Amino acid sequence: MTSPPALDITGLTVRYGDTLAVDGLDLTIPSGQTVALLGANGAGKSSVVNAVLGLLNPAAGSVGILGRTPADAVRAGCVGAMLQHGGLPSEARVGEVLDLVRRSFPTRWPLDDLVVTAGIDGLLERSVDALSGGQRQRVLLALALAGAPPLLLLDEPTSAMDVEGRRAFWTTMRGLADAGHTVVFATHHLDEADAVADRVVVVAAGRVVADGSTAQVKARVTGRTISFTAAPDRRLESLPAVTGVARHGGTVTVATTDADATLRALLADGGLPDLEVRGATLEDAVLSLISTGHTHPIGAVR
Ligand SMILES: Nc1ncnc2c1ncn2[C@@H]1O[C@H](COP(=O)(O)OP(=O)(O)OP(=O)(O)O)[C@@H](O)[C@H]1O
Repeated sequence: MTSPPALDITGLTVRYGDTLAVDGLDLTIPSGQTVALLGANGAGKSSVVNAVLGLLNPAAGSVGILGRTPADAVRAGCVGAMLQHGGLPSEARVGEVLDLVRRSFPTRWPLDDLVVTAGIDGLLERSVDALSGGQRQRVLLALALAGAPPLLLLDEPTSAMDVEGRRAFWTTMRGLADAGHTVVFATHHLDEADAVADRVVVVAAGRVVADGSTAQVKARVTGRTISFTAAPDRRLESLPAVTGVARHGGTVTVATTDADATLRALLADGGLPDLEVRGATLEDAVLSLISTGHTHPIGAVR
């Protein structure tokens, strides 16, 4: 018998009054994948995460976590979460909160290892009210891991972390993924998604508009960008294959569907100091997918 997927979402629909936040979303994530949920503000990512955790009642659809209902899965410690507005009780010490949460789970992550994994060494005696934003997020990670959950749901987990903290956080996540945990995270840091996720799911208006490896999603955008230094009055918009022009200070970035044709015209038209040509980044791809409102998934990694 095959084991059930880590996460199985079918026809999920979430409404807040008249607002349709999630619109019949389907998503199946096998165990062991690291999946980034991407999308603009208000796309529905947090609503999906909250529905998966059983924190809101969907208008329609179903959620299965390792074959269990959300409530069952949370009770059994199958899922750990870091939420965007995750709170900590005030006037308590970090160690006390961690101890309390660990004791509520049937399986507990060994404390010494948990402290190292979450990077909260030296914080256990600290009052939760005296934590910096990044330290608070690391404590929330420790709480999410306390029950040694096979599935981790992270909603913008690094939003308050500095560059070093983010790097350490994702190194930890990669280690957890290598150890067989399923990691699903929502983020606006597309560089993180590109570096960490083996699958990205782009959500727009409560639907999946792209689902695949980062390479597959990037390949969806065929264009390139050409950057160079140019005088502000140089006319570029009407050159062959140009789809957009952005100016920052003296640097111009031209988006093109045919870099050769655009470059030939640019060279005939004048010099190209500080020339740089690059392929689409994940950010270009996601922006393009969101702005064009594609409605068909572009191929899934299963
Ligand atoms: N509690 C709520 N009451 C009413 N509307 C809500 C509520 N929560 C979310 N919404 C609306 O539902 C839609 C989806 O919001 P959601 O927070 O799920 O998006 P998101 O992709 O997580 O956005 P962000 O990236 O800004 O966190 C938005 O239109 C939002 O305004």
